[in-house]
Amino acid sequence: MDNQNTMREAPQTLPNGQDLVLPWHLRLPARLEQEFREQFRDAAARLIPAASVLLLAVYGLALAIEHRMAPEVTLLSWRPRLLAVMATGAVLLISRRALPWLQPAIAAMALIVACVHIYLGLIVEHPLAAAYFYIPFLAVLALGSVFRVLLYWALPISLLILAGQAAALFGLSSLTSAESLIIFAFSSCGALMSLFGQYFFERLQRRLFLSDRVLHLHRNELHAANRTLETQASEDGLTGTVNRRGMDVRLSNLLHNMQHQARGAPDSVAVLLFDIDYFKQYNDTYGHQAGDECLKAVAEVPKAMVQRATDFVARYGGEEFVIVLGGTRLRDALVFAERMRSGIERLGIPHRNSGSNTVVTISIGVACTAPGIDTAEQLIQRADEALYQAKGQGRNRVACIDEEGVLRVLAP
Ligand SMILES: Nc1nc2c(ncn2[C@@H]2O[C@H](COP(=O)(O)OP(=O)(O)OP(=O)(O)O)[C@@H](O)[C@H]2O)c(=O)[nH]1
Repeated sequence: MDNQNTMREAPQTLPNGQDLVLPWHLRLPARLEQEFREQFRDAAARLIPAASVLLLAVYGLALAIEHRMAPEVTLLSWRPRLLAVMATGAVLLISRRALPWLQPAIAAMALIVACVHIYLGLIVEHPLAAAYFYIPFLAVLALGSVFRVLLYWALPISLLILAGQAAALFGLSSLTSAESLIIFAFSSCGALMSLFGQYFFERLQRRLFLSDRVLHLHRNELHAANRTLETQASEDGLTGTVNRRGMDVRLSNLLHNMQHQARGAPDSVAVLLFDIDYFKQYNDTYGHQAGDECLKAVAEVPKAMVQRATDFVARYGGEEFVIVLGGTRLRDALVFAERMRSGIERLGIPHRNSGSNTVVTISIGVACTAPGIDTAEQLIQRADEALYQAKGQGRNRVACIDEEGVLRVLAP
């Protein structure tokens, strides 16, 4: 039975992008489609200058050969051909600057090149003229496989070119209909094969794009989950202060950075350890729930006082809290401690069984880094000794051990 359940509850795998269904027309939801097009266009833009130069070089070579074989044809055809050269040159020019216009510009270039050669095929009366009718096919081929134009541009332009070529071939009197049919069959089959290949290439590109997006989403989700876990693992659930584990890590890091003079690290660290006076009696008088509320209210006072990124309040355990102040000398730490003590007293949380006051109060022990006192344990130990003295001398007061190790208890 157990076995059956285990089989039914097969581990769920995360979608990896390959599982996403791509429609036959390849179109993605609007925002993704836009992003894909931009990514595809930017990737294609990198090879377009080289492709344009290659095209111009091949074209120049073909012209040179033609000129050698039949100079009278070149003489007749150079003007319209200049237009084709200019269109290719324009693509080369804008390929680095006007990215949004690049794809339509290439489509227009292919159309111009094809039209120029269809026109030449119609007007040039020479056996070589039949070769011009293969250029539209080459234009279609170049659109998809050399210039990497998106299918949405390449398909309509290619069909337009093939239609123009068919109209010209079958309306031409100098070619027999069999010759026209052969030329058209060759070039249209070639063009269709090119479009077919392009369709699957673009399908693959779109799948890769989706996989990449899904991976990206998973990565972001994992990062967010990690951040939440990290926060939860180092936060005290009741008071929202840093917990003991988090305090150990943060205080050790701060002291390590201080000792190694890391960039932005403080040159001294003060530790304030405080404890609520007669908290056992508070719990006994008002109940544990009220005790929890009291802990929360008390913790809010130092939380509102710490400002710097290095400073933090931690729950050291039970009703004991630690405040870590980076870049703070003993004198300033004592001022902070006294403000905190009086701030908590001013909260006015009634405590009728306190031995020191009618409201909730705290006692604080303060210690600061000094020569030979630079580990978390040493600092906490000093602050604890001072706290013990503050308790012993009547509670609701601040005590410290200074750099020389001398104990001082301040009157409230
Ligand atoms: N409500 C509540 N009480 C807690 C919590 N953690 C510790 N305590 C109580 O805090 C009290 C601490 O008592 P003691 O260590 O005797 O100290 P105290 O009564 O404050 O006396 P002094 O510190 O000497 O002034 C105990 O009764 C604990 O049960 C907590 O999360 N919630």
